[in-house]
Amino acid sequence: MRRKWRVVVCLTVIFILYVSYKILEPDIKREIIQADSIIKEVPVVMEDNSRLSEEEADTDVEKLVKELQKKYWINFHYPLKDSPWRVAEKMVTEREVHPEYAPEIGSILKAMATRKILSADTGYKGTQLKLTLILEGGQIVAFKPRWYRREEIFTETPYSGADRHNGEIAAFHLNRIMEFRRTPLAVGRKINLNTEIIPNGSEQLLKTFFVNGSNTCFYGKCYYCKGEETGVCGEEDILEGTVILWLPRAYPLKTHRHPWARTYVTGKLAQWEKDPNYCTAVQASHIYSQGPRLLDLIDTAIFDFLIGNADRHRYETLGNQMESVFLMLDNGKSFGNPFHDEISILAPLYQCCIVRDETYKRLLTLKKGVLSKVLRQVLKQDPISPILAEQHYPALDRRVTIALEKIQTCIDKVPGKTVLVGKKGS
Ligand SMILES: Nc1ncnc2c1ncn2[C@@H]1O[C@H](COP(=O)(O)OP(=O)(O)OP(=O)(O)O)[C@@H](O)[C@H]1O
Ligand SMILES: [Mn+2]
Repeated sequence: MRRKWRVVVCLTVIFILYVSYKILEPDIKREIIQADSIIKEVPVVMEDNSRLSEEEADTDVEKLVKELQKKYWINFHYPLKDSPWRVAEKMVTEREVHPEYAPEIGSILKAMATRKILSADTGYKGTQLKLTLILEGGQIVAFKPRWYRREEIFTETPYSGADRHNGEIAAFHLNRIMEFRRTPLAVGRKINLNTEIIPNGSEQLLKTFFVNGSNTCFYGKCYYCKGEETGVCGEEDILEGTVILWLPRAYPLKTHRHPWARTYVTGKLAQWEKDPNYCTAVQASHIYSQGPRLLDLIDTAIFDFLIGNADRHRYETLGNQMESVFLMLDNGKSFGNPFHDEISILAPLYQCCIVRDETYKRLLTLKKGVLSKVLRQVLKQDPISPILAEQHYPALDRRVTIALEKIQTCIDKVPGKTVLVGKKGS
């Protein structure tokens, strides 16, 4: 009997244990599954997702860079049906110096860099030393000489130093990449002063030639051309510089005072530097309240901010109509300090808080390092490359981000205000 009871108790305990195991089993399993899914799924899924999207983003950027590099690639051998000078002349319209798709540019740049120099004279416009050349076929070009090494940095004021000839070349290509197309064609060239200039130079220019050691030099005729101490020298006979294509006579340039000009006097502020509502005063003038001028000016401010040009005290339009385009000429005071972003150049943008939608979109396209990658590749092709010291490339990318942030601040600042202006409004 006692044995029988023992068996019953044992069986009951086993039964209870079995039942409670069965009741609890799914929970335990679920818990194990859940723990498993937390350990395995979550991190794996997260890792995969982020990796995937980063990879995707990287390939997107790479694809975009490749596309843009292809678009702005210079074909120096593109066949022309007419003289390069006539082709260049025909490209110019009221609103742009060349069209969006103009593979002919390559052959024009080549002609500028290689055609025989027929005559050379002092530059007759502007304050800085330059030459006016006539190239074979009768084309007028300006030649801005090299003053500095590419690595030179200017820290004194945002407009200090003489012209940077290489800056003119980088500015021309950046202008294309920004889709402004408002800068005359520019290309590097090394000229032999002895064989290419002296035999073809005007008397006025030749009077200013001198020798410094084994180098041939000249000081030309201009506001800052004061004598030998202000002269420029070649390395022996060879002087590097930038050739800039002269715009056709059909579009006489009109000069205007830039409303956001600096005073160039230390300690003396211009009105725009004191008055945050300065734009309203500018817009009181009909040239800036109607038509494309103010938006052109703001495009130029963004462009100048990217290249670090704080010297646009006056500007020229291509013709004298309300709609005549604001040219982005004279970009020599650029790429002076890659470690400084001169925010005040953007004053027209952040004081007026309007910008072309197209320009904003362009900046978005060129962010994340796209600009530097595309520009670097294009500049490699120039005959006097490298055009920019390496530090200028991250500076350009940084400035794209800053310009975008300034636009975003405008958008956030006044809800309902139209910051981005479409084609109809321009
Ligand atoms: N490519 C061009 N085609 C036609 N005219 C031009 C061209 N480049 C310059 N000019 C004219 O020559 C003027 C002087 O040129 P630029 O501004 O490059 O010289 P600069 O000596 O740097 O002048 P500044 O010292 O006043 O800044 C311009 O204001 C413009 O009127
Ligand atoms: Mn200048």
